[in-house]
Amino acid sequence: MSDPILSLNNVHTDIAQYHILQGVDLEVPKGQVTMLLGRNGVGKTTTLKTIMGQWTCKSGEISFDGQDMTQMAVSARARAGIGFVPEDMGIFADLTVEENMVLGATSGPMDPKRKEWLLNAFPALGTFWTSEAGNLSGGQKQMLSIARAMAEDRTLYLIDEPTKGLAPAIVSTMAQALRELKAQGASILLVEQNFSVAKALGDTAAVMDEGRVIWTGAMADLATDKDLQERLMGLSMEAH
Ligand SMILES: Nc1ncnc2c1ncn2[C@@H]1O[C@H](COP(=O)(O)OP(=O)(O)OP(=O)(O)O)[C@@H](O)[C@H]1O
Repeated sequence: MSDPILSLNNVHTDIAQYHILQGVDLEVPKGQVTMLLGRNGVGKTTTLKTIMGQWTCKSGEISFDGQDMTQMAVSARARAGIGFVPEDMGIFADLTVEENMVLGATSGPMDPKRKEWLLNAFPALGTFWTSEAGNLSGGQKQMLSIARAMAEDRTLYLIDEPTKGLAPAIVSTMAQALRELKAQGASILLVEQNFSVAKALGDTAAVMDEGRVIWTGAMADLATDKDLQERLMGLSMEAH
């Protein structure tokens, strides 16, 4: 395997007095989709926020594309090529869809080809291009949040539960856009509770429990092994 695009080595993160990440080891292979899985509250979102620098890593190392970024500021991580789609979407309700998208393209005006691709992938954004983002439906806001992170080419995308609460038709739109992003060469670390999406998109999987990664392997192996799912996550993923 080629060098991973992202590696976490024994990463610990505290939130207030709580020791949330307790030695996370994780590798995200280049050009693949890695699913970060596990029960509620095991530290998946905290892992993404620690990679992005929104929570400070207390000890351990994070390296991105061969560069140690453990102590880097959030803005420097974004400039280095990491896009983050948080679970709460983080879009600006008072700004238009277009203005939100412009904010996503941090290095200058959006590339017209990129914009065309995104509006093809998420047609609703074109329809509401000049409307305030606050007026969009929940699913449309989620599409905007993802499209904004994709507004310019990034090496690695960290995406937290993009399909949560979405209608099936929008889930498949979202999954298709992520597939296209991967086809363009991006690497993706995706937290996803929807089993069929995880199975359809994931190349590799990392399962967390109690602030650590307890299993890594091929997504296909996890998807076909109900006993393993039961052991790692306490329930069959097929039930989702
Ligand atoms: N701001 C915070 N203050 C205090 N505790 C927090 C905070 N954010 C997260 N935690 C705690 O950290 C632990 C891990 O939370 P995290 O959101 O990373 O889990 P998760 O695996 O993403 O869960 P879920 O699948 O439910 O989204 C939980 O026990 C949670 O209560």
